[in-house]
Amino acid sequence: MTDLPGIVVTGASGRMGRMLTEIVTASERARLVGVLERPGHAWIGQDVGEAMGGAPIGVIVSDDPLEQISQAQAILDFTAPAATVEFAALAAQARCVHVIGTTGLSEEDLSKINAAGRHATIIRAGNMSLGVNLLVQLTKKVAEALDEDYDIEVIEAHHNQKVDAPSGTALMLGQAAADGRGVSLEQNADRGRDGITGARTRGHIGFTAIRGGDIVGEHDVMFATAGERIVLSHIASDRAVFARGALKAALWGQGRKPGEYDMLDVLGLKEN
Ligand SMILES: NC(=O)c1ccc[n+]([C@@H]2O[C@H](COP(=O)([O-])OP(=O)(O)OC[C@H]3O[C@@H](n4cnc5c(N)ncnc54)[C@H](O)[C@@H]3O)[C@@H](O)[C@H]2O)c1
Ligand SMILES: O=C(O)C1=N[C@H](C(=O)O)CCC1
Repeated sequence: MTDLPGIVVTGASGRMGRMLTEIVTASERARLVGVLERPGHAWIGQDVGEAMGGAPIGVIVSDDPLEQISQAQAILDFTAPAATVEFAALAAQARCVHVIGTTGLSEEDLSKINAAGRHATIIRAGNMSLGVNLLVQLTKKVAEALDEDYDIEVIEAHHNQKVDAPSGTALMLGQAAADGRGVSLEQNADRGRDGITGARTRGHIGFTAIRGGDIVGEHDVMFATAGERIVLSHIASDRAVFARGALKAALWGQGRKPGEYDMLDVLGLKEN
């Protein structure tokens, strides 16, 4: 029992934090050794099982990341960019695996995370589900096969509390389309149409974000040309798919050398 990797879940009261806490608690391959919330949060000091409305499980919600991460083999982090950058530095100090699901990271955040990857094993993906990571590879292949006569549009839909757009998944899919086409996403992304935009620019990769209700996460990649459309689609209806992917990543990362990895590495889907 004590040989199982010890996992800390951050952002425990969040939509993903609750799901991660449940999945790790139920796992026979890992043990939950800590849960974190931001300072001042009402859950601090409570047993996390009770805070979630169930029976106590003997793990108290803490606001001390240094103390929690130093006793863990992995941290599962679906929080917010500033918190994730802080946790990456602590994971580097503790030489532990940092699984990052947080999206909306800036270039500056990413360069700090990259620096932490000199000492921590970092696994980061805008979407940890098997289905979306397969969709990424399919998108790349279809984009490779088609020329710019096919307009590429990425359409995503999420719940009304999501704070970043386009979603991390949409950006992964856009990047895969750009890679398949052999172009730079930065130079070809069309991220917001409003007003008299003029006709669509040939070769651009467009993004549309829908926000409403309790949508867990839906993504389409459309390849549209005169006379036909191909639409690759993924629908997540349960956040457990992300949490299971995150736990898989934490276990895969054990004993792995420090550096930055993604879910394609974890799932063995990376092409050489
Ligand atoms: N990669 C994926 O597969 C995937 C899947 C779902 C969500 N996400 C991303 O995960 C993030 C969280 O999503 P959510 O829907 O759970 O959000 P949420 O707002 O429900 O939860 C975030 C939690 O993080 C906590 N938090 C913020 N700062 C903290 C700190 N310094 N220390 C500890 N806790 C802190 C908040 O209090 C909150 O409870 C978002 O960026 C989202 O896009 C990624
Ligand atoms: O609920 C969210 O927020 C999600 N975020 C990820 C993204 O930005 O793509 C994954 C899907 C759910």
